[in-house]
Amino acid sequence: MARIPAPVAAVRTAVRRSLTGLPSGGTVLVACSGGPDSLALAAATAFVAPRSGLRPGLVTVDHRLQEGSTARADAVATWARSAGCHPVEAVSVDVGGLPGGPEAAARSARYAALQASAARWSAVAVLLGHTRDDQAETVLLALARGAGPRGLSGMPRRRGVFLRPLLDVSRAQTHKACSALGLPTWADPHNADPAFARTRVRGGALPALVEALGPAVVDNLARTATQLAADNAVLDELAARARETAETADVRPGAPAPALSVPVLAGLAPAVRTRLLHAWARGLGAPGGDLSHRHVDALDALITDWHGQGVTALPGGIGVVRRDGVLLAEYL
Ligand SMILES: Nc1ncnc2c1ncn2[C@@H]1O[C@H](COP(=O)(O)OP(=O)(O)OP(=O)(O)O)[C@@H](O)[C@H]1O
Repeated sequence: MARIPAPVAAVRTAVRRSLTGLPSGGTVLVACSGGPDSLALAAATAFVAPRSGLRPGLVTVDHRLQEGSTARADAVATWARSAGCHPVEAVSVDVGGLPGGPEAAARSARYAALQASAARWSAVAVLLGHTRDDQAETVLLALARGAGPRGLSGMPRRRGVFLRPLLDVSRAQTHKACSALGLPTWADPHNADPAFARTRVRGGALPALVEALGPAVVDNLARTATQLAADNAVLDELAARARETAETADVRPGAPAPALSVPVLAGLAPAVRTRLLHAWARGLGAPGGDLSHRHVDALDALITDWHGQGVTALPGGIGVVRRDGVLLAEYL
């Protein structure tokens, strides 16, 4: 039997590991742009899934932002059918009118389309092709914007239906796997666009760090993410328990959330309190789900630097006031 090239074996092993435990007979959909990372992932999944009692499928999203994107999506779909994937979908999305810059808009449209595909096919997982290099870039970008442990823990291996099997596989390996298998790859012009911070990190900042500090930098940045993800899980758990104690029975009619006890909040470690406030604010339905550090600092000041402040306004038309020893949220 011919020897399997090492990069192909590495990608298959990573996929096999992440498919372990999924319900037998289920459909796993690979989210494939046609780029080398997700194509190597798709080829490995087409090979591994049937041997793991699963059905490999593929979805490619056409953002219709560049010329030739529809032809590219069709070519990816044709390749996927020839590789034995079923179902195979090429889904077009409308990026116009979504909030944020074009990159953010394309991302939200893509994730919504992938979620919808997963629901349509009752998929047990949607696989994303982010690699260890993508994780290192994410950590570096998070460091640069002053993120806390949550941001520095990078992209999770699993969130809901989404899995990232390749977070321990380098981009060089996915590229080599594609070459070894003779796979056609379709370059995404966005990946070369210097308008995006990630492109500049990929093309300049990270290679400069590798040059200055050695090739282990990429692995080390990705490892930081793994370590912090574990610490985060513990802090989240502590914050969830503290929230149960801090939430009072004081739910005013029409208020967006139960009031929080100031003495309980004041007794918490700052890292736990900040998390609790984030989670509470998410429950208030702040648009985008999360608060900026400025909002959290303002909420924190209601507890730790109290001098009779008025309403702290949060996004989404919600205000928070301190009154009679509790923090109260109200619609403005
Ligand atoms: N147009 C798309 N259709 C389907 N999935 C996509 C699409 N674009 C990105 N994805 C998914 O999101 C992952 C990350 O995409 P991103 O463009 O950030 O990374 P990338 O390193 O360029 O990946 P790739 O080499 O697979 O394009 C991809 O590996 C893929 O799983």
